Amino acid sequence: MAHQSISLLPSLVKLNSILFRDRKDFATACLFALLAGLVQLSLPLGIQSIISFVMAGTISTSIVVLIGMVVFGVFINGLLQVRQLQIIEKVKQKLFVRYSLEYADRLPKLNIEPLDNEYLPELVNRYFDSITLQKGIDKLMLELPAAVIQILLGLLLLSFYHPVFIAFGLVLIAIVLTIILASSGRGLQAAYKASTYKYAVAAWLQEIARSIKTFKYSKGTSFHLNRTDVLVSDYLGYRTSYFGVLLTQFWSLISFKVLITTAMLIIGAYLLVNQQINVGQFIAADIVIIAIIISIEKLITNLDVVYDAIVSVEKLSVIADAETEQSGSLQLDDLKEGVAVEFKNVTFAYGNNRPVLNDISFAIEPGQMVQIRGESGTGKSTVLRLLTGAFKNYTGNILLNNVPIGNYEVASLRKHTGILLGSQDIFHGTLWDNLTMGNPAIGMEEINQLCQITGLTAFVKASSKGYDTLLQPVGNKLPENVRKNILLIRALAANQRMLLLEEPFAHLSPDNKTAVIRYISKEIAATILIASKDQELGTYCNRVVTLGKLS
Ligand SMILES: Nc1ncnc2c1ncn2[C@@H]1O[C@H](COP(=O)(O)OP(=O)(O)OP(=O)(O)O)[C@@H](O)[C@H]1O
Repeated sequence: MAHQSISLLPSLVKLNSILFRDRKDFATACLFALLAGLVQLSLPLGIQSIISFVMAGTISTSIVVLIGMVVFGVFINGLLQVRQLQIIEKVKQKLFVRYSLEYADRLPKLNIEPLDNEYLPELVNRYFDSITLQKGIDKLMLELPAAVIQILLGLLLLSFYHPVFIAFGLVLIAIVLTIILASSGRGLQAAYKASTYKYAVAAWLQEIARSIKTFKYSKGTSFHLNRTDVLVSDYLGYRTSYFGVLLTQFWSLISFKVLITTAMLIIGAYLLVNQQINVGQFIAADIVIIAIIISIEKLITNLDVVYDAIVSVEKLSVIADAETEQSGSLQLDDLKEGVAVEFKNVTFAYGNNRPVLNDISFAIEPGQMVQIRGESGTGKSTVLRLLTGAFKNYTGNILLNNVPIGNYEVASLRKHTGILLGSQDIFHGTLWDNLTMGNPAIGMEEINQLCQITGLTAFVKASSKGYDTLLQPVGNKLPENVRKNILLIRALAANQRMLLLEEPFAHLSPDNKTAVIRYISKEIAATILIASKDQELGTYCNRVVTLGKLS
């Protein structure tokens, strides 16, 4: 990750497409910026007229009207700015909502195969870049377009004073574009690297927090500090080079200002002396040029916001643009009994590792209970994982009711499959939420019965809030058997047509184990696959599929 790079044009296109979603708001904000820019121009024009009046010695009511109009222009300008602020606030809120929902919607749908080597909670940190983007929106949608509009309008106005100002304007635009283009590639790259290391530092701090007991009892070593030190040094290196680019831009700006101020005064004075413009025009032209310089300064000093916004969009896209699971279109609906499961010469490897399953074949009839048995590492859980539909890179065929599993719509497959895998967890929520996952079809009677047979009832009764007890993330502080029972009930609740259970009974007492086995074989009309080393389990099952170690 740390060595990835970013290229200007595609990233800029990506940022544009994000901003383009709010194009109507953007257009309205630009319109207001344009109007505000026009109104702003009334200031130098008004001043020019006032000076002309004063020079001509005609103090009359028209001068009062003129002053009134200039003041009114300032007020209207303020009003237009308020409207712009309101629009931008709306865009900011939309941005936050959009990324929040997009992340929540996408995460469970992600294709976990390419993300197998990533730690998702760390990747999700990129979500905070929506805040960076939100903060940059002011500048991106308001200040920068306003600055560009001000510059263009100012140059247009100047060209009316004297044609020489047209050449002046062209030179000015050329210089500004050169400054921006010359440094933006490096600036963006450095901003990207700095951001990458920022996330590396955050990830490491989270890792310390996650395994806090490990670091607390670390026999007094400073490992955590040393590693932080290395990551922070890397960050500082890139941050400094980023700042170097910004500093170069700032120096270019200073030279530019010196140059333009000199040119402005010399050209203005020359035209004035040669009576090609009058004093009023000279002053007004200078006010316009100063306004242009201020706008250009705004443009260049805010380039870092543009870089940060581009980098943010790029970082956010780690999840927002990540590949989602491929889904078929067939529904696994309207089933009254379990599904027929068949593995035909299935070979599977995680990533580029050597195969875990090699040419495995077996068939299970609807409603059968089957144990997948084998030593540790023989691929028992992998068989179950393949049946979740989350892994697709296998050869051979996996059939459900004689149809390749990939043909089914993933959502309908999951709806009818009860899954208990070791990688599942308790989340921060009530016990009820953890048991039912918010499924309204699951009732109290069913949950009570499942609690009874698994032995979770004792915990529910002992908790003062019962099913409303708030559970900590990962089930922290819960006894191990309670944690495992919650996960088991979650898999068993609701009507299932296929149950995939990884070592589901090891934590149960003999009585609870018998009760659960009786329940799943009698009460649930599902095909049941149990990955387990339990030698005794085979006596309850219709058959045992034994996996051997691959040499
Ligand atoms: N996501 C993964 N990426 C890479 N290798 C994996 C992954 N998951 C499992 N493996 C490897 O695949 C092999 C089979 O794992 P699997 O969990 O299916 O075995 P198992 O028979 O269920 O083992 P156990 O009884 O210990 O749970 C193991 O060597 C394991 O290290």
